[in-house]
Amino acid sequence: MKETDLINQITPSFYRQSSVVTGIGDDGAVIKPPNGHELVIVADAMIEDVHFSLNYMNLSDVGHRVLAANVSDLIAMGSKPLYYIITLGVPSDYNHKDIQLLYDGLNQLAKVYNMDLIGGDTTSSNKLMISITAFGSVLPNRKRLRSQADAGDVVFVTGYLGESGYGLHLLNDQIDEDYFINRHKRPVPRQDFLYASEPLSRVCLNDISDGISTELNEIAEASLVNIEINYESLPVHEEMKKLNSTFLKELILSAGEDFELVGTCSVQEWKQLEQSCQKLNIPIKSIGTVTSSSSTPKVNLIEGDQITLLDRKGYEHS
Ligand SMILES: Nc1ncnc2c1ncn2[C@@H]1O[C@H](COP(=O)(O)OP(=O)(O)OP(=O)(O)O)[C@@H](O)[C@H]1O
Ligand SMILES: Cc1ncc(C[n+]2csc(CCOP(=O)(O)O)c2C)c(N)n1
Ligand SMILES: [Mg+2]
Ligand SMILES: [Mg+2]
Ligand SMILES: [Mg+2]
Repeated sequence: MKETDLINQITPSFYRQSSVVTGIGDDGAVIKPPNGHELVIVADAMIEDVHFSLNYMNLSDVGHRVLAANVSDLIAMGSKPLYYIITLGVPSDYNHKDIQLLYDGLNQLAKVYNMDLIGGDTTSSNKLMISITAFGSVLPNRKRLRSQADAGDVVFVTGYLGESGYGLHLLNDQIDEDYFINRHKRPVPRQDFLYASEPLSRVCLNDISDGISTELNEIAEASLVNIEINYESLPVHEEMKKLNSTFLKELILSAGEDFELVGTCSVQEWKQLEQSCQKLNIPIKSIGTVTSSSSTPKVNLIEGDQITLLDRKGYEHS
């Protein structure tokens, strides 16, 4: 498929955000930065056979999923999603229909978050590669940084852990279990958490892409604190509790790609957060506490009367 045809095909006929001055069609996009807000910029790419396989995913799923990964980072920074840019590497045998499917998936999710596609770049490549850069806005005192955890804080997590990893396992074994497979193919980042946490003066936040073991270590290192997690408190879907315990533990701690949120806040503000999440139907659970660290920050996992060091066991590209 020719590059110009592709660009014509995907150019939107309107923009949802009035701050888009010039969108697709010139050498670059022009944005009027939102008044009084700061701009948050994130990037995440997905590559065929690294992040997804076309054996079990259609191109619309792929579009949805890669934008979801970026939206999840915007939300984890406390910012409202606004715009995104796509860099595509497309195999030469892709046709109009293939590209349309991919952009249908992107558009479906973009619509949910009121986001605009404002530009991109197209190249040929052996495997499908989609790289997104996404932009969001945040009030300066509502940024939710990994470095904001304090000793005494409650550690919380939204949703249930390991569902995407379990979905991937079921897909590889060709077992139909729509709920978990859908959690893998079509994750929906928790935009409502922005509203639920809006009144809180301080929230430390990270999203779960690599696995909670990695995400918690990132928080501990950025905030120079220790974190203690109760294994039994980690939220798990009833159906998954039947799994072999070693496999389950691996899914919960390391599988990642749930695009749920993990973070910390003060004990006082936790009560408020729990209530607003309940009102907005966001499952949220306290899973541990933050303690002060006098040496190298670490994460401890408490299981019964056993305490073990929880290393970064999440996904790492080699
Ligand atoms: N190749 C790169 N060049 C420059 N900065 C990078 C590169 N890769 C990652 N970063 C930066 O490193 C930081 C952490 O990125 P990382 O990708 O680990 O976070 P994440 O997107 O939350 O995790 P995940 O990729 O698992 O979703 C971010 O500030 C990111 O912009
Ligand atoms: C076909 C296939 N094989 C393996 C996986 C698992 N996987 C790939 S990347 C990643 C972490 C996040 O990536 P990044 O850090 O690049 O954002 C995980 C858990 C998958 N989704 N599909
Ligand atoms: Mg990343
Ligand atoms: Mg992240
Ligand atoms: Mg990410």
